[in-house]
Amino acid sequence: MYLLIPAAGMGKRMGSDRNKLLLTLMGKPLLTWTLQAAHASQEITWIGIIGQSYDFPDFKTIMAEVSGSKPVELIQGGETRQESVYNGLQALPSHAQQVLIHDGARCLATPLLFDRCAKALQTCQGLIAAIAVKDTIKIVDESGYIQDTPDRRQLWAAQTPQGFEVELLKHCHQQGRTLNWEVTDDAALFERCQLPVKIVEGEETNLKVTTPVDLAIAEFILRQRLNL
Ligand SMILES: Nc1ccn([C@@H]2O[C@H](COP(=O)(O)OP(=O)(O)OP(=O)(O)O)[C@@H](O)[C@H]2O)c(=O)n1
Ligand SMILES: C[C@](O)(CO)[C@H](O)COP(=O)(O)O
Repeated sequence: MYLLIPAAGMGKRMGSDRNKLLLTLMGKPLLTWTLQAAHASQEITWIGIIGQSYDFPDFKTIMAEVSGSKPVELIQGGETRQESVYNGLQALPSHAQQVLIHDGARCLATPLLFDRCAKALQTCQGLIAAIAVKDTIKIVDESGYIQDTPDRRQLWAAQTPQGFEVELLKHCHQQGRTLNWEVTDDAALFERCQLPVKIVEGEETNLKVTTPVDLAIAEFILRQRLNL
């Protein structure tokens, strides 16, 4: 299974002065943890890391430090996550039929989650890891008043990995560019093209490190996991 890791962001919500994936968690860059999990997956055979060229020297150091026998390629990122994934898709080897896409910022995803998604992709055209929403969610209008309380049983929080047949996802990205769709994940492009996307059980600990508090929570989870 081919894996693309979007890692070309800035981390504005983190408020750091550089790519948040280079910030450290228990002494190692966030991207190191993500890459380690990808290497430990039994199903992943090829890894593409999508980054900005100014981060490539640091990414190369990380790639050299994380042991693993899988080929790892660096791919030039874009202005948005959507553009970065588009670039990643163009850089896949021509014979790649299916691909998983996993945010570098979800650095606590386990190898088992990669494997579960890779196996599930043998039975569908598109999928995402997701978890059932625990909160009661309100739909609120522009004046700050609640308009609706959707049935929580139908609400799932999207995660990555997200997996797709390569040719279909390329087509959806092309449609997105032609029609100026702006989306925050790849499943949304599939949905807009009326293609089916299956839910695969995600992991509660598979948080996306977005703000400083996420980094503190990630450290707590990792300490528990490593018995430290
Ligand atoms: N132009 C971009 C923007 C984001 N990403 C990646 O997409 C993932 C999810 O994005 P997000 O958490 O929003 O990361 P940032 O864009 O870095 O954060 P922010 O939105 O706070 O600036 C991250 O692994 C990020 O590196 C990317 O590859 N290319
Ligand atoms: C793809 C994603 O990680 C799914 O949760 C997410 O949508 C990335 O972008 P966001 O803008 O931080 O939601």
